[in-house]
Amino acid sequence: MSNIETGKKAAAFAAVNENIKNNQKVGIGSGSTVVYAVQRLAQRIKEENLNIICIPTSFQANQLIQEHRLNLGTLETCPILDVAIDGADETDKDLTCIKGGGACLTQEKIVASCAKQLVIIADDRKDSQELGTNYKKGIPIEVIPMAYKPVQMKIQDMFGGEVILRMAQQKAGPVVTDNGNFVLDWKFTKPCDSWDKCNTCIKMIPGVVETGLFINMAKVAYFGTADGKVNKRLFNKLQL
Ligand SMILES: O=C(CO)[C@H](O)[C@H](O)COP(=O)(O)O
Repeated sequence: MSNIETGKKAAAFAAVNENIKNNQKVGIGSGSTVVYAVQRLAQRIKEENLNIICIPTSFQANQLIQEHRLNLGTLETCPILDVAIDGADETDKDLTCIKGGGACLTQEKIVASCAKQLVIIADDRKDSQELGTNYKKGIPIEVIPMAYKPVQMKIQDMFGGEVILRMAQQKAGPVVTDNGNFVLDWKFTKPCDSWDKCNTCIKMIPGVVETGLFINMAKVAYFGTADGKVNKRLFNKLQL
């Protein structure tokens, strides 16, 4: 296993060990780190005979839940979740996260918003003081397809930087999300003084569905290192 995978696995296992209790409803995030979390969750459910309902944030998460034969729920049947466990592309000192590298940001944010706590799991490359330090792909923004061009232009005009339509790797054309939308990646040139204000401005643009900025949402983050150790960081910003 590579150093990075060792870090992801250590973070995911620690998060599941410390945050999952019997009879919980658990949001299951998306991405490669969450795969380890579901593995550990399945082990614990079997060994400890836990009763857990899992609510997916994507097609991938839905498949993971089913592959491990876990109880699958929806927000319709379980609108309030005890915890959501998810990866991140980058987090800053306040645990503000960039998410959506896997284009699942909208469902991830909906599920996280329904959870009493959002637990972030990642390898320690994702642990930055400031967004944009280590992750250079920008902030994902899910848009209604017909609006992608005007949204692209408006964000560039308002905030500068470059806004790129995310293209698919194995298909000619753009990435299409689980909701049938496109994804723009905003490569900002300098971090915003207030990500909160910036997020609100972007969300006001007609055609924007959601942004990959997760602000004041994560309560704790687990960062795994290459030697399998885990650094845990708690959300400690004053809630206004
Ligand atoms: O937001 C996400 C998907 O939309 C992922 O959680 C994020 O991209 C991190 O993925 P990985 O665990 O593969 O590094």
